[in-house]
Amino acid sequence: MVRIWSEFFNSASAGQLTADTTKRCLARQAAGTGRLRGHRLIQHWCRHLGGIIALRTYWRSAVVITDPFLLQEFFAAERAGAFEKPSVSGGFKDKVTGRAPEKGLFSEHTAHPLWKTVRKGVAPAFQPANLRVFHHHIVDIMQQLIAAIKEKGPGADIDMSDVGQRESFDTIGRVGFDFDFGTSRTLSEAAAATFADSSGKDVFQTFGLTLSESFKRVSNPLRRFMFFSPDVRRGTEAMQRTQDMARALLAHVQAGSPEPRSVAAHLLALRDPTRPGDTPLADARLQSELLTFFLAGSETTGHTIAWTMFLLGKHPEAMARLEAELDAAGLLVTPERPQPRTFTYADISKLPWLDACVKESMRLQPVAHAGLRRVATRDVAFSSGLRIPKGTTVLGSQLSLMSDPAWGWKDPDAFKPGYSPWIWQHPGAFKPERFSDADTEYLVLGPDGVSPTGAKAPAANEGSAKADNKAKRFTPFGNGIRNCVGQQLAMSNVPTAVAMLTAEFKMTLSPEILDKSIQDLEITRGTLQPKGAIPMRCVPRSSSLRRPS
Ligand code: HEM
Repeated sequence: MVRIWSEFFNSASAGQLTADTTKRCLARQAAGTGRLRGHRLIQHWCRHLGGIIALRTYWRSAVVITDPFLLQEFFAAERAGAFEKPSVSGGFKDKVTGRAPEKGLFSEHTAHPLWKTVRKGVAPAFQPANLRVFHHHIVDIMQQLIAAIKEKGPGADIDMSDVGQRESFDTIGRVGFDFDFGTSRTLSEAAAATFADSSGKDVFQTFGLTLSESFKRVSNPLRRFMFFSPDVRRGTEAMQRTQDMARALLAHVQAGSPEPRSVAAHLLALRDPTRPGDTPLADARLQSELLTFFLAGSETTGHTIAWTMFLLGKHPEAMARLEAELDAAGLLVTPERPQPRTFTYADISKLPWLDACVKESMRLQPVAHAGLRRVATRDVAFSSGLRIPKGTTVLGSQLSLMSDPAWGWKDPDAFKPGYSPWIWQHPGAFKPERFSDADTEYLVLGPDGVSPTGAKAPAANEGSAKADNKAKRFTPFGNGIRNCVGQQLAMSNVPTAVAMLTAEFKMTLSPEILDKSIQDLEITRGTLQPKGAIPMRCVPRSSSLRRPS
């Protein structure tokens, strides 16, 4: 988010500014929030000003909605076509070569026939029946990483951010495209020879550079014209190499016969409704879709693994309880059991503390921290009286939705926005136990059926057939028709990685980051991610190496 300098207001009707609230906000900002970066500032503002705020960045106005009931109405309106993804270009894909932008599943308009075709077409690839079959890939990748960590020597400091990125990149490669990039076989050095080019950079490094360059371009659109800067030239080259990689991978899957349940096979089987006859998707579109899955699927999952390991390291009592759960399930390496049984897909649903730790990490550090950005395609009226005029940008704030006490979260913070970063370490900060109650994921309204912003539960809405006084307040994967298509893969990947690392190593935060707050370690570059390394000391519970299959 660009730096917010301006006025905003707390009103049920978007489109007005009041001098009074402007003053209040500026006063609050002066009182201690000045050091907060955009995403935390918005979290702070939402908490102090309520479930609907309007804000203006340098030249744009937007409404941020965090009331779960209002969001429920918002997602229903989106389903009815009242909100669309903004008309951005095809992202980093088109910025590379200047060709006509080719959108992908993430950026395509909901109203466009190709969005529905691709969404419906690839969804089966992410169903549990498929993920069960593919789970051995994730275990195999984790065993490679574990072997690589052990090779660093006993008690080495390992960057969990790097581990997460390698794991998730290889997982998309193998589960999605039936291709082994092999980035997990080594750590902190060039790994995958496949598709590597004369630059000496492997695909994984190139992809990282591409992501970084594309986000720099989002915040500075003029950057693409700065040919004279060596940094920009490096970024542009990386983007070109990423396109080459996507082309090569596409040619590889087209030439072979990818595993029929993979994303690749589903994409190749699709027919393009915008072209005459029984025509498959054009290569440019397939290439764009392929990159979308690497972009949307690898980074997000990798950072979630890193944040979960960091939060467990910060909360040894939660880590100890996880170790005990893995031990009871026969999965923890112990002196008596140096070769425990292999983690399976079925284990994921049988380890409630593991599940709770992952969810609590996603609540506190949602990598998709904003979660949504939409534009109203027409004037929209909400049950609270809120009117959103056509053309208004609507933003979400997952950080607020998943931590604001106004939505019923108790003891919700990893740190208190606006105050000393040290306060985040107070004992209640990381509370996986809240997820032992399935209703934790919902805000339940009182008997009047009216939310704090005046939104009415469906039961109280005139003409509503569905009587329901609860709305989702835990939505790390978004909500509505544009929610995350790959969430089941992520929820199979992250717990497997966290469990296998914990089973194999006694893990503690490296002294380097022991006293750091999450605020010190985080940055937003599209996603909420570690600013640098998350080093953790990994002491093997056994010296024996379990070689990957
Ligand atoms: C922890 C990991 C992940 C998180 C937190 C996450 C989060 C999200 C969120 C919040 C959205 C909705 C954005 C919006 O409303 O505009 C989304 C969409 C999407 N995600 Fe994920 N995601 C994760 C993993 C994955 C994986 C593993 C894949 C696929 C391999 C994936 C592919 C996608 C795609 C293609 C979309 C766009 C769907 C559409 O617009 O129809 N994501 N994700």
